[in-house]
Amino acid sequence: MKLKTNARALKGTVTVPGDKSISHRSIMFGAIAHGQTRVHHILRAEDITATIQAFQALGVKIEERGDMVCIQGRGFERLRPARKPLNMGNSGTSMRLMSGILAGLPFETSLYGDASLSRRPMDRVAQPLTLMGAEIEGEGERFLPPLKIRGGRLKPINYQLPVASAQVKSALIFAALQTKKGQVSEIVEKELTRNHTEEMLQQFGGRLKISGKRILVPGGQRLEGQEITVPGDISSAAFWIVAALLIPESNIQLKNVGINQTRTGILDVIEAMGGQVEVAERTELSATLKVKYSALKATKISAALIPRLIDELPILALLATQAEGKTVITDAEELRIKETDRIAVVADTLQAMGANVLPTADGMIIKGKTKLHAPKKKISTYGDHRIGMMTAIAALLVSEGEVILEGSQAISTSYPTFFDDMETLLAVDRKDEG
Ligand SMILES: O=C(O)C1=C[C@@H](OP(=O)(O)O)[C@@H](O)[C@H](O)C1
Ligand SMILES: C=C(OP(=O)(O)O)C(=O)O
Repeated sequence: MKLKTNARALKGTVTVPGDKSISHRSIMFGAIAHGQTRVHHILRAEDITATIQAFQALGVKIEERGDMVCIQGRGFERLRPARKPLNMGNSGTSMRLMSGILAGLPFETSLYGDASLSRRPMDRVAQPLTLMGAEIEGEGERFLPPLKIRGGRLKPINYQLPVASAQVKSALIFAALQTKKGQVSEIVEKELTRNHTEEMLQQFGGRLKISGKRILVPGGQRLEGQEITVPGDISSAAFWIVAALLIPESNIQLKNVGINQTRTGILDVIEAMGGQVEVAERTELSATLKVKYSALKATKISAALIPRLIDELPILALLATQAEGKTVITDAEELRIKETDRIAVVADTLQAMGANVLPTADGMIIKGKTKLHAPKKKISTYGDHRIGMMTAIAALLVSEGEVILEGSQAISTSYPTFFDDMETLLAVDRKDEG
């Protein structure tokens, strides 16, 4: 598709779609709880559809009613074998979290995904789940999908995570819940990662103990269905935050954005760079973010901050190309095993548009500010939604020539209404032109 270029001010208000991580988990907790769960403002996107269809295949009744989804929970004990292999599409979260649930179920399930997911390592969940007693097959040493999981009686685990991953932590929490009453699993994180599984477990009436990076999960718990409202996804809001910071005279409001502490690393980075983002109308879960065009300076992004903004690193790399000085991102080697190798692909894409981005083993060094120009060739999403959205925002900064994006369909993975929201925020622009 031909991307919009040479944008003038972004103005107005947008409510971003529901949080992807919380949407996945609301389906999963709804399915393993007893009784009905109703989920409001759930994300309508391909990754969530994969999770919904997987549980339907395991015998769970899930109905979509407008912007609400209704789940008739069956408890772990009444989930039944799927007739066919489960298609996890592009979604790492679906495959890894489902593995933790399937590890305790007394039957065999096969899981597969698209070309991108088929390259992503599943050993990080397969190893600890095998220690707990599941039988898991994958391809090669890294357990690439397709996976075969034969679940059974699980033993509790005492496990130090070798990687900072909320997906692995969550899979182990789901598995730990299926050990016997009286047994306790201990999971120790490498770095604090998003804590939605821990929060939602408690919301569904479950118990766990958290002290710093250590989590104790008792087995044999019974969960009860709940009414859930999903806040907007800060990882989706990130694209508009960056666009408004970079385009002169912009002034926008993003309503109902989730501000869970484990997810707001982007706001800390922007503050350090001198960007103007006001957090207003704050409730326990969400806030309105008011963002204005700002002059920016370079910063460092590393260590404990990385898991708090892991999915925002592509769009933050674009932000850094427009900041004065050298931005250094380190400790982000996890980016290499996302939907694409996001270190390589971000560097290639931004370089093709004239930015000074040097990929390193575990991050990037970005020198700003550089004027972006149209790339000489068509540019690709490489099948990665976040790369597609980053490219679409970068194109807004290009003043001459065309930017053609191939594979824009990938954006539906997490944000099918992305271009509609872009239209809304650029509406003032269009009126001027007309
Ligand atoms: O638990 C989750 O919902 C997610 C965790 C992160 O992955 P890792 O656990 O692999 O870091 C993140 O990148 C992904 O988009 C969603
Ligand atoms: C990495 C992502 O998702 P997943 O791991 O679920 O594919 C993402 O949304 O950027």
